[in-house]
This record gives sequence, C-alpha cells and structure tokens, in this order.
Amino acid sequence: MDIKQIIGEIVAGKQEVGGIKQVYYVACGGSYGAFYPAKTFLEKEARDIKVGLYNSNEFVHNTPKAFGENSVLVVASHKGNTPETVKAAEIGKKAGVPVIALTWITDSPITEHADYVVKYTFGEGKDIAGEKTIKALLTAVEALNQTEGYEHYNQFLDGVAKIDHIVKNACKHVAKRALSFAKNHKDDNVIYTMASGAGYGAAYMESICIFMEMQWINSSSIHSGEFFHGPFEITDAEIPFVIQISEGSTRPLDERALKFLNRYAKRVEVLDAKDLGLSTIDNSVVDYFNHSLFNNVYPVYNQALAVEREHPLTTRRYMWKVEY
Ligand SMILES: N[C@@H]1[C@@H](O)[C@H](O)[C@@H](COP(=O)(O)O)O[C@@H]1O
Repeated sequence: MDIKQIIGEIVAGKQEVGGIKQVYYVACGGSYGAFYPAKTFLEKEARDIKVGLYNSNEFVHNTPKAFGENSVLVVASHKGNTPETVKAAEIGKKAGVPVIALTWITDSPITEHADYVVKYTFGEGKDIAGEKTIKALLTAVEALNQTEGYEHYNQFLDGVAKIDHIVKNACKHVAKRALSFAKNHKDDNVIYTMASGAGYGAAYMESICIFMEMQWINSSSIHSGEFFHGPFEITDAEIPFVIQISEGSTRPLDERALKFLNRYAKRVEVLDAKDLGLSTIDNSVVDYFNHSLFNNVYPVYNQALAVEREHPLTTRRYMWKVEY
C-alpha cells in the first residue's frame, strides 16, 4: 500500500468519529529531525488539522490529552529497535490510534505495533524522493489533501519528482568546497549550524548526529531568527558557523543572520539553496524541500571531515555500547 492509500484507509475509518484532527510525529535523533518538514507543513498549510512533533520518550511520558480517536501516529526508527520509539508505537496501538511506522528494517520490533509499515530508501545512490523525510511529508500532504484539501498538491508532487536530480547535482557542486571545509575545520572543537523554517531539522541533525555524535565536536543548531536573541554574542573571527540559506518563505531570516555574520565572523560556510538549484521547484511548495537538499549535501562535508580528522563516522563511545 502506498502512502496515499494508507491515508485513504485511515480517513475512511475515521469518518464516523469526525475524521483526522491531529497527526503526531514521534521519533528520536535523526529520525526525529527527518519529521521536521512534515511538522512545519501541517503547521502552516492546515486550518483544522493540528500537528505534534515529539521526541519518543517525551511522547511516552507526556502523552498529549488530544491523542485519541481523531489522531494518527507516525513513528520512525531506522533500525526499528529504539526502545522509546517502540514504546510510543505500542501506546498508539493500545489506544486504537492508527500507527504508521517508517523504518529501514521491516521485521524489526517497531513493526509489531504498527498498522502500516513503510520502508524508505537509504544509503549510497538512494532515490532522494523515497527517503524517510519525503515519506513523512507525504503522510502530511495526503492527510491534508484528503481532508481539507491542499491547493498546491500537484506542485508538491512535481517537487517530489524533481528533488533527486537537484540533490545529486548539488552534491557534485559542493565537492571541492567540502574538502577545503574539512581541512579548515579539522582541529575545531566547536562548529555551530544555523537555519530556519522547514529545513531547520537538517541543521539540528548535523549538529546532534554528526558534529556531536559522530565527530565529538561541540555544536548547537541555532535558529536564524533566534540568533539575534542570545547566540550572536559568541560571534567573532574564530568561531565557525555553517549557515543554511533556505529557499522559500523564511529566507529573509537566514539572510539577516548571514548579513550579520559577514560583518563580524570570518569562518562561515554558506549553503545557499538557490545556488544549489532548489529554485526549480515551485515557490508555493519549495520550503518543504530545503531539508532534503541540505540533509543530503551535508554528507559530502561529513565524509571529508571524517577523513581529515581521522575519525570515522561510525565511531561511538557510548551509543549502542553501554546501558543508557
Ligand atoms: N544518530 C542516530 C540517528 O541516526 C538515529 O536516527 C537515532 C535513532 O535511531 P533510530 O532511527 O534507529 O530509531 O539515533 C541517533 O540519533
């Protein structure tokens, strides 16, 4: 069953109780970040459907009161065995809420508590349009289109058709820059990321999953709008930033932050969605594709950084090794 059909079945099943009123996205780490575009999509485009994005353990211990007969739960776990995400799915299943599980391993523990299991593309040469982020976005787009209606549905599907080509070109485009970034940052013990809008999740993932988890470099993902309300005080010629300049409605926030950095900082890596070719996607939907672009351009940098630092991206000291 594809996502359109899954949502169709859920919508039909809820007809007598008043339809879908809330969609909850629940996951951890990289899987949590991948839900960011779906969350921002429903927040902005839906009039009646409410959306929640939760870390799994927060959802388990702080389950929203509205979670019930009008809800849909979408969980994601790459390996399908993160205990708190499995628990969240179990809570959904027990409550009779339809559970959609996005996972790479389709016979993993999480699938025992899922009504629908969706596999996504992953790894070298993957189709970007089939990734977890786009699958999650499609659950949001279909939920909206099949209830309230979504006027830019066709433009959105056109964006999905274009994203793979855009991302693959962008990765080639940054290859050289990524090598010099790696050389210039190999001894840094802090690198900040900055972003806004639907693409913010990519900056969050780069900070927590790559710089902190996989490279043991201090980091924080700063929201471009929040930059001026605290974080900008740490700006100087030495502190490195990677800033995403998004395409779409929150671009002015990123440009404002970049203008400041250009004046007071010296070590700024600019990833501009316009330069990277995202503008061929229609303006009405382009916001929601920033994440797929940035999140897939970062790995070019990450591979180069790992080589230069002689710190493989697979190295961990605690994750999956000790009890936590
Ligand atoms: N960096 C990893 C992520 O890549 C992973 O997504 C997450 C949860 O794992 P899973 O998606 O398997 O539940 O753990 C860490 O944060």
